[in-house]
Amino acid sequence: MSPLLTLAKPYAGRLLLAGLLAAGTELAGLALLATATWLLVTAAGQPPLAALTVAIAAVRGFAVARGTLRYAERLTGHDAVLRLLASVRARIFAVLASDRRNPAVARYRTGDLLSRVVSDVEAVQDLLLRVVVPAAAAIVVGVGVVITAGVYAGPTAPVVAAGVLVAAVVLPLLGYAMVRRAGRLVAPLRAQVATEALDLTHGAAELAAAGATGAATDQARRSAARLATVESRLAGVGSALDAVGLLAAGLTAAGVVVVAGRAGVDGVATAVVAVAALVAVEVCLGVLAAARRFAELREPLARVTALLAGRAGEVAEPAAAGGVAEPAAAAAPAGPVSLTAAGLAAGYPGRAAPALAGVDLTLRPGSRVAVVGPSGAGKSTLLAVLAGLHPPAAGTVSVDGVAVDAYPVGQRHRLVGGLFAEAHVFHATVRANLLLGRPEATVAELDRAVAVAGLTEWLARQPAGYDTVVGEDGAQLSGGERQRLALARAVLADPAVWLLDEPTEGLAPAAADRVLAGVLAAAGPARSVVVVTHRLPGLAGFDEVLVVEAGRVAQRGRAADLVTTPGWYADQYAAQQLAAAGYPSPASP
Ligand SMILES: Nc1ncnc2c1ncn2[C@@H]1O[C@H](COP(=O)(O)OP(=O)(O)OP(=O)(O)O)[C@@H](O)[C@H]1O
Repeated sequence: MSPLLTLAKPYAGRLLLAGLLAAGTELAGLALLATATWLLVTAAGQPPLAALTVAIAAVRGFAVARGTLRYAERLTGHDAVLRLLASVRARIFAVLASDRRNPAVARYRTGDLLSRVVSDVEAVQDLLLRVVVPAAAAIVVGVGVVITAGVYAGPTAPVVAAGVLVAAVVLPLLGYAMVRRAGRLVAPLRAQVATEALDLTHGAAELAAAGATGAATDQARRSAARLATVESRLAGVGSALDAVGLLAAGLTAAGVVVVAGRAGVDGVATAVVAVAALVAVEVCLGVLAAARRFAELREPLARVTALLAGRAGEVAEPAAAGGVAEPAAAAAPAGPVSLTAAGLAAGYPGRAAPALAGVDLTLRPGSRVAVVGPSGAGKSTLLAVLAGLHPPAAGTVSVDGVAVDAYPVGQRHRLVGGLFAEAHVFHATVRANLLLGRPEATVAELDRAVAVAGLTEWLARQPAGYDTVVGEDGAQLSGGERQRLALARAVLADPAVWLLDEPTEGLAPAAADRVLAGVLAAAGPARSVVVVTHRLPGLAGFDEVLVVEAGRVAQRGRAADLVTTPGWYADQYAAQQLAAAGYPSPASP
């Protein structure tokens, strides 16, 4: 929790004030009821009106104070918390943008990134406004009433203390344990229901085609029913705890009356302490609600803390003294660069065999390298490692002799970038999707990138042109159009080293060759280009072709030599030539 505390430090004063105001509100409410009780009981004895005027004024004063204090507390608390949230969000954004290798960040690189981070950050708001402030106020009130009871009706103090203890300690501990247990039971069920719902909607066409819609719907219904049963059982236990809390409040008040009666405490004091005890225990039940909420918040808070502990310092502020030493940031070279990868290895969690092992590669300005190989060989992994999107298990990637990591995060995309597997197309306009790589690009540069990617005709057909919204994940585009839009974005970004993962996927062979030739021409002599491709004809102009099989470079050389060397390349080349000539081929890419 320490990074959170560090961020909260500037707002500690406001938060403390909010806590005091919350306690003041509860105390004013309590004093209101206690004074009103005193007034009623005393008035029953028909004293002169003058004896009651102070109490009557006090009742009005406490009523007004309660409302005013509540307003001030909400204002101060929300002001502090919203300011803190802004800092937390800025820091988390910086971590996400800067530190793809942090395991806590890597977990977030999935489709639910946005919703997960947004709801996790809200947990910080809830922690302060719904846990810390109300719990602190409740405890102040509880302790205050026990002390007051001790002063004005001594023998009743232990009874009030017992009620407060049950409401502020025993029940919250039970509530906390219950919610933790519920979380362990419910979370996997909820995840299952969510996955099945998603499968039913996203996979509706496939399920219908396979005649499996009925079975999948039944399964989802069964999971939802199981979840509902578990949730209603847990809700029952929760309501029982609430009932016990209310019972404790009533019993405390009754206990006060009995004990005070036996000890001969004055009737007015008894009534006032009994009502005060009733209210104090009810206020202390706020700790039960806070404990439940805290139990729910623990996991999101742990995720936020893990994220905040990332390397945000790299971009947000200088690394704190005593923190992990970052390599000194070298200024990224502006012109052509050489990239060297040595002994690269990489793997994935839960996969025993390495996805990549012992890969060496040198790219000079103007180099053209193709990476080919069977499906699942590790080609995309190689590109992801070169781009710093996937952490290498071993080996180094350096640009102009300096480890890529040593360049400032904000400049790395200018050095190495491109088009990666399953490139995401954002639910935004074509223009916004393209400008992502280079926000300052001119319309002429946009036009050029679109032309290189072979999208000009498609764009001309869109009535809104660059303002066409492409739909969620490019849903309003065909697979080939989506790929070309992502390619145009990569071309526009124009890093020093272009890494392109199947840039012409989804295109007919002739169009694929044309687009690839255009891309290579656009890269020019200053840029080096690495292309992952399944199309072997058309690689004659490349300086080097790497044949990757099972994570290792099985063959490398110029395409003309590989064609005549026995191996995967020669076999595959022959198969593709036959297929192009119209002969069916048993080999698959
Ligand atoms: N996120 C992941 N988690 C676990 N294993 C993965 C993951 N991504 C890839 N792999 C595995 O790593 C190996 C290499 O995958 P990679 O995507 O690099 O292959 P590829 O040569 O690009 O394949 P393709 O040509 O089909 O795109 C494969 O066996 C794949 O199953």
